Amino acid sequence: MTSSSQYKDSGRAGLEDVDEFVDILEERRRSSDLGYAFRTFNPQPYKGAPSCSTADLNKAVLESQYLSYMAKETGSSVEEVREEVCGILEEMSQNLQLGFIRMMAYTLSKVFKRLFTSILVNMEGLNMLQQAVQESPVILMPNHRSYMDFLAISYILFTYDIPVPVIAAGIPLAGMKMVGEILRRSGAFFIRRAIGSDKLYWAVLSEYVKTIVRRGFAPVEFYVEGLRSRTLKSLLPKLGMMHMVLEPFFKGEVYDITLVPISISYDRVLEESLLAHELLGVPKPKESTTGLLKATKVLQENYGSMHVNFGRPLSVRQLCHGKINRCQFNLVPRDLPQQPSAEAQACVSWLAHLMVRIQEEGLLISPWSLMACMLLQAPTTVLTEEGLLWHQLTEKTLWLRKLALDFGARLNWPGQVPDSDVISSTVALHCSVVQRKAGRVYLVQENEPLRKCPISPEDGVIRMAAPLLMLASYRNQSMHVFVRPAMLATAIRVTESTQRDELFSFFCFLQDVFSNEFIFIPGKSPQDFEEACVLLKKCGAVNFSQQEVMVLDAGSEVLSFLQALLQPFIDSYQIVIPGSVDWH
Ligand SMILES: CCCCCCCCCCCCCCCC(=O)SCCNC(=O)CCNC(=O)[C@H](O)C(C)(C)COP(=O)(O)OP(=O)(O)OC[C@H]1O[C@@H](n2cnc3c(N)ncnc32)[C@H](O)[C@@H]1OP(=O)(O)O
Ligand SMILES: O=C(CO)COP(=O)(O)O
Repeated sequence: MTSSSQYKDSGRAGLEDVDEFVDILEERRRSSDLGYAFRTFNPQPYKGAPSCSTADLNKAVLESQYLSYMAKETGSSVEEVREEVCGILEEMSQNLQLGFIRMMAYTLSKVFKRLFTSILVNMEGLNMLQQAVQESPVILMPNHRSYMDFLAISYILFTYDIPVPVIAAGIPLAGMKMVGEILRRSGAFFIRRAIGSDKLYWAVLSEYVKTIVRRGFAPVEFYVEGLRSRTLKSLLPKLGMMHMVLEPFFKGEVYDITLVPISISYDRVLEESLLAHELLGVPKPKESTTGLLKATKVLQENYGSMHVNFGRPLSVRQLCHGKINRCQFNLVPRDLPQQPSAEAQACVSWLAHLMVRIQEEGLLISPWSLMACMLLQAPTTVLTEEGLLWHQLTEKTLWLRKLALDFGARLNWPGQVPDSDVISSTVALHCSVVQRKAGRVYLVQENEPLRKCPISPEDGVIRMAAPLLMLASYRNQSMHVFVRPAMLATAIRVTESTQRDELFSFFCFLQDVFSNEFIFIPGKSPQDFEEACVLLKKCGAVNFSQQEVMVLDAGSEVLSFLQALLQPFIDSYQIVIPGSVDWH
């Protein structure tokens, strides 16, 4: 796979490398949480950058040249602009304080130990991050699946004496009574969700972010996907923040910037049911402190393990070499607000997509995700009425494990436990979605609809739909592993051709169709196609030459599985956009 070579080959055939991942809760279960929260915290910041108080940071933004240009542009007086900017900064600014970090460290120790069996962190990545924060401004870029993501990252950094980040947070979190303020004092800065054409707001936010990057007193963390993915599939990156964090490098204000992709994988996502109901149209509960208190019932459940994989720190200077001509930024005053050039936009978009791809490659695929792929290929009536035979599910899951390993996936499959135990405990963990009864596995049907309104005919559908959507979301956790070969398998079936160029053009058509569905790095279709050919060859499904891709007899099982995996996506697109392609 494209950049998975960045990870050391563990020699354990892709099964979880227990040496690489360390459970940070282990120590927490052995020693005092209070002692942990109050221990010495003395991280080495970027080139010894002095800490920067909230007031200093806001003052720097307020006095920036950038904002006086805004006064000219909007035709308002400097005083009026200043007043408006002060208001925006008051709403936006973080107020990171060590005392609050300690309080959160104590509270989260209790919470994490209740929720998770383990929080596993790759030490190699963390060591590289520790080094990187001293060398240049660091941008932490995790994938976003749960509210647990940002809590866990700050917690890990605090545990390992790395500067805790300031984090771009959606403004609704600021409105939570007390909690909003605690988050602000734990490093959150709040940004409006849809900024639209509010030029002054863009200018203040951008100056705020750039000032943090230039001063480098804390890593900046932001969620390039913009929100928690409801489908557990990566979302297309948003480009606003990405532009802002990169600009100090483009304009030569810093020598380099380091991007750190972080891949967070959950055995079981806390919000699984809420997210599935949102997909069904139930509105998202408003962020509120009472809502948070009500949600404490999640503390009674087990969510298995979470893996946090810190990717190799990437130098923007190296990544952008040959991609952007930075001289263009010397032609106008640095502080003058400018529309980014087409070249800069393309470069930022490419980098954002690359980061999301690297996040995907760093994910650990759970046994449950593989089981979900298999369960969803059974007819719904089998899942709801007859039940799928346990031994069939076991066999199919083990077959898929081999295929996933052939495709270079990193699996979270404990090597030291018998396979049958892994599968049993996985089903037990996901008893909200499937249940095992008399040697068969059934989809759980909810007893009560989530909505507290009168029973309607839709409720029957929702009872089955929510667990099915959860299953689909868990399947999606591994879609990035299979999607390229699955598109080639579909191209082989639809075109009925062996000619490489015909298959390639259908493959590109599919990439176009699914450009909002899966992450494809712009301009990399030939490499994606090549990767698909290589992977199908590796698992013995095809052979290929310069001109042809030939299906092998032994390949039919793999090809049918992959075609069936992509089919629900094709079906839904066909319902929305009925077209002339005969897919069958
Ligand atoms: C020890 C233990 C401690 C524990 C301690 C705990 C810590 C606890 C902390 C809590 C922390 C919570 C953390 C929550 C996590 C989230 O809340 S995630 C959600 C918030 N974060 C993000 O969304 C980040 C990513 N989002 C973005 O980058 C978005 O672009 C922005 C900046 C939010 C803007 O969004 P938007 O308005 O929807 O805009 P977007 O679609 O990106 O762009 C609109 C247009 O404006 C254009 N544009 C871009 N830049 C500009 C510009 N400067 N000027 C004008 N136009 C521009 C774009 O190019 C785009 O144009 P088109 O391409 O549409 O033509
Ligand atoms: O991402 C967010 C905070 O984590 C807020 O956005 P969503 O609640 O829409 O995911």
